[in-house]
Amino acid sequence: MRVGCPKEIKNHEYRVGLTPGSVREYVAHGHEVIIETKAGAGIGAEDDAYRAAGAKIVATAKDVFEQSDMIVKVKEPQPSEWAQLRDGQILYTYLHLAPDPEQTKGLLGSGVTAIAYETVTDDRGGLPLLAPMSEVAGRLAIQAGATSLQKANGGRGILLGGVPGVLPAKVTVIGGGVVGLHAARMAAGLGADVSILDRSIPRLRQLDDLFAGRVHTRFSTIDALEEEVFSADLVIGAVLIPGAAAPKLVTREMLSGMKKGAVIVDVAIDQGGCFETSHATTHSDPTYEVDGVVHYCVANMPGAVPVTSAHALNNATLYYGLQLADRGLKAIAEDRHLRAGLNVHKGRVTNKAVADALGYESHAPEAVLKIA
Ligand SMILES: NC(=O)C1=CN([C@@H]2O[C@H](COP(=O)(O)OP(=O)(O)OC[C@H]3O[C@@H](n4cnc5c(N)ncnc54)[C@H](O)[C@@H]3O)[C@@H](O)[C@H]2O)C=CC1
Ligand SMILES: CC(=O)C(=O)O
Ligand SMILES: [Mg+2]
Repeated sequence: MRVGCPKEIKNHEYRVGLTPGSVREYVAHGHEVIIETKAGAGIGAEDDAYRAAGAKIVATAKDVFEQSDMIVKVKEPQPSEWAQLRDGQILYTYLHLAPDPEQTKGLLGSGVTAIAYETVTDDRGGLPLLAPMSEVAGRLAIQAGATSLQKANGGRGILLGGVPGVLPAKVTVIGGGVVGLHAARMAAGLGADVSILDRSIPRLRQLDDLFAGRVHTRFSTIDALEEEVFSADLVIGAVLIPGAAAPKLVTREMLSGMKKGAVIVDVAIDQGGCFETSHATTHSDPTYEVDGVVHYCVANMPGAVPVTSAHALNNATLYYGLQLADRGLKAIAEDRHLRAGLNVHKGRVTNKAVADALGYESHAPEAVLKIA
């Protein structure tokens, strides 16, 4: 198969869908790999490194889209990208369609077969292609939160860890999955007073075990949420219902009960965000303020640390990328975890949570792929 990778064009997105190391693996499987010039510049991977790995370098994204049977990317396609996709082509990338009707329409119109990294599953109930970026974003959320809490940046001017004789900041993490765990680990490491809320009691048990009392866990009711959010200096939004738009757990009204200069980092913004007042921001203008509360809502946080992120992402995407390149639609038809990743196929929505969120008819992957 001809496998192509364009340079990412989202605001300050420096990751790349295929590292030179991944290219070498595809080439070893007998595939032709087409890379847009400078696609790896953001991680210090020059065109020559791609050539050495066996890739062909082309001058424009247009060349990549025209010449490839499968496109491997990082972020959801931007309008100029979805306009170049076509029927019979496979797209393998993050999509986050539930909060994005325009992109969904674009992908449906193109006829492309689109696998969303964020809904591919594994045998343990996890999301293996989302997890590495959630690890990065969870850790970064505390760095972003700490910076936003500084007075000059609009925050209330509190140091996460405090100092001897002065109490640390209080950090509330809503959603104790991968993002939540990694955010809590960083915040606790810096000496903050950390609480994690989740609706899953088994998950709260796991977290309690892991942190051995260093972090408080709470079942997430409206009461508990209010209490935690009102007393917090920093709130991390980290809930997920796979494929679906994030539930709005913190309402506009609740903001008025928060401390002035408190900070919200809504990591779940790529699924629409879990604060009613969240809207997506960019790395060039990451924060805004509502009712005295600083909001940080960057939808591609891992793009800020592309060297770490691109390698972690490629480690996770390589296996299924090779399956798709080796066997095409057959790979999707025969693997239930890859079928869970199929969001759009030949003009149909094939993920129920996405279809429900956007008012489309949902088609089972098995039906559109004609599996008996
Ligand atoms: N902004 C960015 O750059 C990035 C955003 N993300 C996003 O972060 C979000 C979280 O991802 P993960 O941690 O990997 O998901 P996850 O599935 O590991 O964890 C989500 C957690 O939310 C909990 N949850 C669901 N509903 C809840 C509720 N009503 N109250 C409390 N907890 C609830 C679940 O029980 C689960 O433990 C996703 O939207 C993901 O796409 C991930 C990476 C980068
Ligand atoms: C998961 C996601 O949205 C990202 O890595 O940018
Ligand atoms: Mg987005």
